[in-house]
Order: sequence, then structure tokens, then C-alpha cells
Amino acid sequence: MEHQPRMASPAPSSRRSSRRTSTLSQEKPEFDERDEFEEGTQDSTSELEESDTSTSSATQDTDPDAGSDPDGAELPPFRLADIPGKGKGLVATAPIQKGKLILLEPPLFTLPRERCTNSAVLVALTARTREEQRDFFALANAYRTAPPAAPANSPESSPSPESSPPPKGAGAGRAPHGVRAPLPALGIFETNALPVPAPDAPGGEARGVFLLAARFNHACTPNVAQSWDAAARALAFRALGAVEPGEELCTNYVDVLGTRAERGPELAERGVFACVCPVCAAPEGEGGESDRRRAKIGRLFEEVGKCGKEPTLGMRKLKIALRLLKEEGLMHYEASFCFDAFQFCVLVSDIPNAKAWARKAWEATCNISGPDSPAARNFKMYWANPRAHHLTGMLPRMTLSGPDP
Ligand SMILES: C[S@@+](CC[C@H](N)C(=O)[O-])C[C@H]1O[C@@H](n2cnc3c(N)ncnc32)[C@H](O)[C@@H]1O
Repeated sequence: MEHQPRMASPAPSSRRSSRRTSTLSQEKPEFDERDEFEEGTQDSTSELEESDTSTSSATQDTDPDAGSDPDGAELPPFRLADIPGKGKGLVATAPIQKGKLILLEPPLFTLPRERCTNSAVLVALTARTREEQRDFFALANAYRTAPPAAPANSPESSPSPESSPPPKGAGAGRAPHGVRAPLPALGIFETNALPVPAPDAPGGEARGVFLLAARFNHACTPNVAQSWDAAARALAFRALGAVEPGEELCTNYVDVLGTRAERGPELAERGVFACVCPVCAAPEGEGGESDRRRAKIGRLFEEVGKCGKEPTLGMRKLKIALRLLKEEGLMHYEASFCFDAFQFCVLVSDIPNAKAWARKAWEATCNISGPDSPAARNFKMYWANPRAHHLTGMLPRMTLSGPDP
């Protein structure tokens, strides 16, 4: 039987959907439809300079401590700031609680996955206001080759490359690592676009630019999860844990259950050619420990998926994985393992523990994609009625265990 997609995450809040999947070996009982965790995309506006937090993007449920603007509208609890080694980024301006929705942002525009060209980006931009066009061209371009220094006092010598559209031709040189650089509009799009559901093709994927959320940098231990809010047709960003003022808010662009060596090439594809997040910048010894933990979680993820006929063993493995996730600060993968635990319990008709695990999966999912997300609603339904799961009673009855306190 097949082990279906597992989790969400944040995947991670990734610029690319980094949903992890695994497959139960054929002879094992089938695991059920996994959560529909949507992984984020992002965008933003360049107006959020330093202490100025005004933005046209919708924010819901923003922290009251974040204050409000003179019109009484709530301001997002973050500001745009310079981040060493990363360009600009978003930094918390107020304490943010775990699970708090910090940003809900619709895309500036989207493009079908197969039609992401420089001219398609330019055409999409013509439908936007001048201010939005300017904000788009102020976003980072990881593929831009610095143009030769212009003579002092020449028109080209003035503003920072991010404050005005790149001159025609800039960026047409060589990107880092010898990759041929795309033209500026496409370079910016490639650096910042995030996957979103295709607006007119059910089940399909498009790529969208989000002016504010594009300013989230990547971290291999992210503190912000992203998910697609289908009702709002917008990306939602929630705090994965409590955040203190001054902390940088980061999503994860790629699945982070790999070692540093494994993450590197994937990150380079997303325009992060040398990740300077605390995990990647850690001294060799500490980094090695993190690599070992992540590699082990990844292995356990696969192994748990093959334990459909050995629920006791599966439960033992997933509890080790949950402990390692906690140690590594990667709680956005928690819900998937909790749902595995739920399925082991229903397999052997251990209903009290099944309920406890479904509840934990629900709680974890609310922090990632909110209580109204399809995944959260699904887990809540199983919490109320575990026997609704089709695996119920497929193996001889036994008592497993519930979540650790
Ligand atoms: C979507 S943008 C993020 C916002 C960007 N820093 C800015 O100034 O607008 C992605 C770019 O940010 C930088 N970046 C993001 N995360 C990084 C990280 N962990 N380490 C180094 N650079 C990072 C890279 O240059 C990457 O191409």
C-alpha cells in the first residue's frame, strides 16, 4: 500500500513547494491522504523601508503591539532592514506569538509555470501601477551582474542598484557560478517568484510575485511558515514560534531536512548562492551535529512510511524523529509525523491515542496554515471521529502510546 504525501511545511515555506513525500512499501497497509499543507510563496513592496511599515498588503490578526497607522489600520509587526550578507530582510518590530498570522498577501501577478519569460514579466507589469512597477524593480535580482562603475557625477552613478530599474542590458552578463544571467525583469522574477495554485487550471501550479513577502530571506531553521489561503487567494505567513522584536523573520525556500551539502545546490537554484543562516554559518563541529540530526530525521521519515505493518516499530521511530525535530527547531514537520502516529493508532483500533495524535496534528497545522486550512479541518474531523479513517481496525487490536508531554 502506498504511503501518501506527508506534511506541510513550511516548507516549507519554500519558494518552491517543498512538500516531502514518502511511499509505503507495497506490502504495507496504505496510509491515507496526507495533509494538504500548502507551502508558501511570497511577495512585498519596497515601501516598507526601515521604520516605515506602511503597506498595501492585507494583514490580518496582526499583533496588537505592532500598533496602528494614523488611519487606525493595523501595521504588520515587522520592518524592512539591511541584513548582513543577505541584502534586505524583514525584522520583527514587536513580540509575535507562535501561530500568529503576520502577513496575508495576494500576488502582484502570476505567470503560468511554462510561460515565465522576460517579455511575459514585462507584459504582466504593464497591468500594474507605476508604483507597483517601481516596487517590483526594487526587488533583489540574484542574477544581476554589477555593471561597471560609472564615472562620478554621471547619471548612472547615482542611486543604489535596487532603487531604480536596472539599465537596459544590466544583468545580461554572467550570474554567479557561471550561469548565464537572465534579463533584469526575468532575473527579478526568478529571484522572487513563489509557487501558487494556477488561477484557472485546477490542480495546476503557477508562479507569483509578492512584493512584501519577497523580502523574507531564507533560513534553514525558519521561524515563519507560509501557506496558500485559497479563500483569500493570497499567501499567508505565520510565526512558527514566539518571535522577539529585532529577530529576523525567515521562511525556508527549500526543504531543510537535508545536510548542508544537500541544501546548497537547491538553494543556489533559488538564488541563495551561499546561505549565511545561523545553521549554515555554524562552526564545523556544530554544523556536523545539525547535519547528522537532519539526515537522521530524513531517514526516519522514509522508514516510518514503511512501517505500516509494524505500528509499534513505526511509533518508536516517529517519536525519535519528533524529539530530533524539537532539538533542531524544525517543528513545521511535526504535523506529518503526528498524523503518521494517528494512522498507526487507528490501524490497531487504539482510539484514545488516535484522538490525542489527531489533536496534536491539528494544533501543529493551525500554527502553519491556520485553523481554516483544509489540512487543519481534516485533522479536526479525525480528532472528533478517528474511526472515520479507512485504515481503522486493519490490524489486530493493541494499545500504542500518545504524544509525549
Ligand atoms: C527573495 S530575495 C529575499 C530578499 C532579499 N534579501 C532582498 O534584499 O530583497 C532572495 C535573495 O536574498 C538573498 N538571501 C536570502 N536568504 C539568504 C540566506 N540565507 N543567505 C544568503 N543570502 C540570502 C539572496 O541574495 C537571494 O537571492
